[in-house]
Amino acid sequence: MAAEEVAGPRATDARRVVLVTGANSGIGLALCERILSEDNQIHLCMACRNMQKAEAAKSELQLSHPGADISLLKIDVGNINSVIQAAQEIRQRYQHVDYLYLNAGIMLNPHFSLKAFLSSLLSRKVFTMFQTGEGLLTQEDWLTDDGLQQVFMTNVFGHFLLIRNLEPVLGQAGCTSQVVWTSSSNARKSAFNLTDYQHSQGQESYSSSKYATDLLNVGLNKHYNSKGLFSSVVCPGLVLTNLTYGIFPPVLWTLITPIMWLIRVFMNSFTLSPYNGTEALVWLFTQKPESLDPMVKYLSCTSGFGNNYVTSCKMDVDVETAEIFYQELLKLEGKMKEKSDVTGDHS
Ligand SMILES: NC(=O)C1=CN([C@@H]2O[C@H](COP(=O)(O)OP(=O)(O)OC[C@H]3O[C@@H](n4cnc5c(N)ncnc54)[C@H](OP(=O)(O)O)[C@@H]3O)[C@@H](O)[C@H]2O)C=CC1
Ligand SMILES: CC(C)=CCC[C@@H](C)[C@H]1CC[C@H]2C3=C(CC[C@]12C)[C@@]1(C)CCC(=O)C[C@@H]1CC3
Repeated sequence: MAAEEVAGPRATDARRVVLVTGANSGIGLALCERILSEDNQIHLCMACRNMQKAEAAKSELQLSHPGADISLLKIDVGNINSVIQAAQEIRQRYQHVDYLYLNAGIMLNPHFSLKAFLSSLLSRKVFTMFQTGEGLLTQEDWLTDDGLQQVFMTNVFGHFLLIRNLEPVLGQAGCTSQVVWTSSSNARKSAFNLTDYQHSQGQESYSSSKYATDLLNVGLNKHYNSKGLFSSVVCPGLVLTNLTYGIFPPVLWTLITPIMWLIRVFMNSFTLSPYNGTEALVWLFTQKPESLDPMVKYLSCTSGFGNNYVTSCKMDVDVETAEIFYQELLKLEGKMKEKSDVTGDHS
């Protein structure tokens, strides 16, 4: 589909531009809905890989928010050329991007370990298990056409390249930009290895990729705050979406919903609905980015009575590792660029 067919009207300078990746379903779509309710004067750009799904999501939003200024953008964050082309299109459309929600994400073919679940249930690890899913899931992963690990490319590197290619429209003098990563409570230091940061060797690519976003957040703040670009990380809690429907089918989630409501009395991380899960993402939309702590994660929480609120917790990240990882990503960016120069693959 040609870019003109899906692009909305050019956003005027007065309107704040909010761009959301993975905006056609789950947390991304709920975020778009809530941000439009918060401020109907924004220009919303829904960045999606499937334009049919994106059109359907846009129509849904326009029903609930008639007159909202929404455009679509095609991007596959799992493909380098697609990211570069999308960034070029964004630079042409907008003079400034105010909010960049890096939300698109995948967990490939998750396997649930019933044995680990039952043994954690009877141990002191039970709260950590329900909060983070630690030890319960393993996943598959494969290579992209660019020769990178799919989960790393989609959840981390595609978004990193997007930021790098959007530099001219992010954070100008007197006009900050805020980047918000949808990370996860499943992010775990022990699943991440600097010498195998794409996680080609292990079976916890999701956990590794989410820890990588936490590290990258620290690196981005170090290198970009002086240029007016600020980065934050959010954990939406456990939310029932297409991603979790890859773990259990929807019918099974429906059957255990009463148990999950019960667990929510003791654990605020069972946000469950996409609306609840976006609480911290929406809260960040209302904050001054300069006032945020780059070393903390913002958590969406839901109480046993169903009330939403935001808490924060310190990230398990050290500044040196974050810097080494940041430099590794720059090297990888250079390597991929060199490869495309040699092969002439600029499609
Ligand atoms: N659900 C949960 O419990 C939690 C989710 N998260 C994170 O929240 C984010 C949103 O996930 P969620 O809403 O749960 O799941 P969904 O599967 O509903 O949403 C994921 C979105 O990302 C898009 N996406 C996936 N791959 C690509 C790609 N290569 N290029 C562009 N878009 C892509 C999907 O598009 P398409 O429809 O075309 O597949 C979809 O719009 C993810 O980053 C996830 O890791 C974090 C913590 C908990
Ligand atoms: C009785 C009951 C509620 C069983 C569900 C057990 C598990 C399937 C879940 C317990 C904690 C969940 C969890 C996630 C997936 C499902 C669980 C492992 C995530 C890993 C989903 C994606 C994330 O980003 C974080 C979630 C943390 C908690």
